[in-house]
Amino acid sequence: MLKLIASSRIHPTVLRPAHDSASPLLRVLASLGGGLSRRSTNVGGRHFFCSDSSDGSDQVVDAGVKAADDSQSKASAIVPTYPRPEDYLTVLALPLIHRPLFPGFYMPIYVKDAKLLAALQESRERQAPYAGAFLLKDEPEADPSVVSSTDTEKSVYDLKGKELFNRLHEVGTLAQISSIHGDQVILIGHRRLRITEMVTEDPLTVKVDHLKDKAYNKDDDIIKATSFEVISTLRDVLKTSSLWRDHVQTYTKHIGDFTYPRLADFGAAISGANKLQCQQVLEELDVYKRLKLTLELVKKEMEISKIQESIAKAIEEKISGEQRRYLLNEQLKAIKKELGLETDDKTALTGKFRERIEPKREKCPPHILQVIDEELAKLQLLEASSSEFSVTRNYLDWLTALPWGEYSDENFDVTRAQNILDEDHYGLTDVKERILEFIAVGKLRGISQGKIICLSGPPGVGKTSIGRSIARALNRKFFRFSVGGLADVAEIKGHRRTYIGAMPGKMVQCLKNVGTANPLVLIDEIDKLGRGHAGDPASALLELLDPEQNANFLDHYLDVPIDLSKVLFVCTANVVEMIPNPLLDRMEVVAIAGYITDEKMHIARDYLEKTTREACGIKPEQVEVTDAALLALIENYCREAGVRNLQKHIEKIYRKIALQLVRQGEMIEATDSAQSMEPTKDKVDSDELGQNTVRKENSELVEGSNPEKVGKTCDVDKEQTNLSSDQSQCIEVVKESVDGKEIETKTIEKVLVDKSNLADFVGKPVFHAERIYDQTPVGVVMGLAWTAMGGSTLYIETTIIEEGEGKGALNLTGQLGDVMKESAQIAHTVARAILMEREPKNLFFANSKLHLHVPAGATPKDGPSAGCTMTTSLLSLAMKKPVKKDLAMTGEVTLTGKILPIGGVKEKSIAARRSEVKTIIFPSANRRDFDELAPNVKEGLDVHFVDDYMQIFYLAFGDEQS
Ligand SMILES: Nc1ncnc2c1ncn2[C@@H]1O[C@H](COP(=O)(O)OP(=O)(O)OP(=O)(O)O)[C@@H](O)[C@H]1O
Repeated sequence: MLKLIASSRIHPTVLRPAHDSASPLLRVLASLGGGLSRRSTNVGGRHFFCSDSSDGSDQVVDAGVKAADDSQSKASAIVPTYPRPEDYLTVLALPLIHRPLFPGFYMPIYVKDAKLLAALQESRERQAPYAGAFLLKDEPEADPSVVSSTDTEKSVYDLKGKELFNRLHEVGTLAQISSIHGDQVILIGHRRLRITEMVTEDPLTVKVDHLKDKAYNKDDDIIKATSFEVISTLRDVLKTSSLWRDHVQTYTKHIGDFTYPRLADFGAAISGANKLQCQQVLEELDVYKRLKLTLELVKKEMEISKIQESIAKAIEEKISGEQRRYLLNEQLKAIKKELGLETDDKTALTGKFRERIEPKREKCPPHILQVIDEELAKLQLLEASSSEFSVTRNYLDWLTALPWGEYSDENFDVTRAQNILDEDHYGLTDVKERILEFIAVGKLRGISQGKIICLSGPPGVGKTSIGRSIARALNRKFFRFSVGGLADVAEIKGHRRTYIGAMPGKMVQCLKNVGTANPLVLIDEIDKLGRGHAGDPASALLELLDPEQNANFLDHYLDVPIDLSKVLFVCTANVVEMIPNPLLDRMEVVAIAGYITDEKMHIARDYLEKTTREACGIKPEQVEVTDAALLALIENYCREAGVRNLQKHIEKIYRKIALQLVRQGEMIEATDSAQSMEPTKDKVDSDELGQNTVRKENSELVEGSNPEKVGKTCDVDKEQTNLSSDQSQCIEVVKESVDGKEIETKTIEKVLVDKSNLADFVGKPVFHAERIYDQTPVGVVMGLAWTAMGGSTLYIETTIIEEGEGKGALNLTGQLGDVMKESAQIAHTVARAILMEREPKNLFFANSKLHLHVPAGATPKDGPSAGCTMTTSLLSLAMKKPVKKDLAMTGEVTLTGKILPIGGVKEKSIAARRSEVKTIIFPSANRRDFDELAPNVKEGLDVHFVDDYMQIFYLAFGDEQS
């Protein structure tokens, strides 16, 4: 059985040709090599080198073997001879797996077949050390570019006899057996052979023809040019590839004759071409064609070497950059450590936490200190990369960052506090009074205890903003969080530490944020608290707000009790009824009802206008909004209880004014520069408040330096400013002399906003009057209602659908709630009873099908307070008598006609005044509420307090008996 293992690559050998004549080709290549007498090559991981021998022939020695077995290698090396063809017509066939053997090159192979090895030994001993080396064909359908695995290689060694014969390429090389070390045989290629027939099967011997290159003309230009191109390409490759340089230097050092066919073989042999391409070169006997084939291969090699170079460069750059950074980092660390600037991560972290807690140690409760110390000790024991480490680190971070025992110095100066509160808000006397009481108590006790104040009222009445002012007045830090829609208890009480991404609750975040343990916390929209999908947020708030419990508030994340008793909680709500009862029970509700026109005028003038003007960068003297304009704005555009909408409108006006001022400035600048293209220089100054001044500097000298007012021009460009012509803006022209130069200054003096041009700034009034009847007709009565947006007037309308005996019924529409529907039924009964009593013959209610409607139909309404209004409306229809003009009423009516108290007296009074109602009827029980109202709210109202419906009857229908 034939067993061969071939080495991976062919190596240039050092055969000295018989006819030695230095060719020009060789000189070119030799110029590239160094003056090395002994060079090593490193191909396929093994070193081979060549050395001159004294007798003019060369020896090829495997360096690896040489080191181990020098004496043996010398003994077995033989002097190459130049075999005559007739002596080798039959040769042993050696299959080559990876590449063919080129003449002039050597190749080590491994022979695993003992029989073949013996035959080779024997032929060496016979002084006929030659065999035929033939490349093995691939399996049919195998891809030559795919490297075969070891398994398939093994199956190749099993080939023998005919099978092996059929797999050999026909053309091969006569190979001299240079040396045999164990199973390693070194072959040196000589001339080309072609197999003609098989002689013996084991070991395989074949008959061969010795091939000669076709004759060629040495001076043929094309051959010359091709070979020069091969050489030039080789030179280029050599410049970039040190591997190739070694090949060439070795080769050129030892080979004198560098003929064209030898050049072609050389190029192909050292290229990285695959075995079939090399075999093609080997089989080609036409020298020109062989050169062309080689040229293709070396050109390709050139491209590969370019790519190799760029890859090597990129990788080298990357590696060197990374290494540099790594080295620098390591050096930095070492330096820092040496200087004591940085210890390892854990120690640094522990140090940081200790440093943080140290100043607080005195004031910090002992149980907290104990937890911190335990956690710090634990941190030291944990592996820095473990998840528990990061949990502990985050925990310590929170624990040490909280303001344990840190309080801001409270202000107990009542006058100062009052000034601050008045500075920020107009009115709101109840709230301000409550805060001043709180301060007074704090002053007398020496400490202030946290309390819960709930500010309730319609949107935009200043609940949130007064919260901020209170904090300022008390000299406490302010923190606001909204609980509107909050459904997760963890938001308040935090997550348990063990969860990934666990966070403490809002209160702990607040303390960390403000850095003091006695801030003012504003809990906004408490009436809109969510239902809760994980626990009940209302109960969690209870623990937070209850003065009994919050001294030991337990956050799930921190897991240590925190004292929140010094925190002042202020809650805001639109509808107090929506606040869960247990929560409401712990609060002190201060209602803010909304503002009447007077109050709004003050707020607009003294607060909103001022802040908006500053925010828009406009100077006070640049604008004037008249009282009439402001009044029109409030009455026609912003009639709701709060002032947020009013604020928006004022902002709108000031934004428009700002635009107008800027445009005017640009316009003046453009006109002036057009007027004076001559030696004058215009300059537009725009100061930080947006006043535009255009200066014109004349080169003429004018005596005196007093500013001289030249004149005022009223100048409005409708298109430029986008405003109507009745807007008045004055442009003032002032001339003054500075440094002998006359400077002309034009200033836009003032933008005037009056009732007449208000629509230019804020558009047409969007508010439709609540009052839809000037004089209410029969069956229609005005009632008063309370909504979350403040008070409002509403009408109760009744009409008759059909009449007929026993047809008495009542239809209700207007999105009425259950209570209101019941209230309507009661009103129907009461009205019927009253009519029956007053006009026993009148069977109106018994025989009429009635329809009661409460506009507007799209607004849901509920509550019992319209009871008396409904009764009056039904009676008006029954008696065909309209009620008195400008009358409004509110009050719950019982079946016996008693009038029960209602809520929202202030809102309802304000709404009545807004609708220009003159007479109001309130339940007697609400007299106290009304009396407490500010005089400006009560002003101009004729109020009647009643406790029985009949009193209303007489007031409404003006019966003499009243
Ligand atoms: N009495 C007042 N004096 C001066 N400014 C006021 C007054 N009342 C309200 N404002 C201003 O009105 C604006 C709206 O107030 P804020 O946001 O506090 O209303 P709110 O009652 O909290 O409304 P919501 O219920 O919608 O939260 C603020 O800019 C505030 O300064």
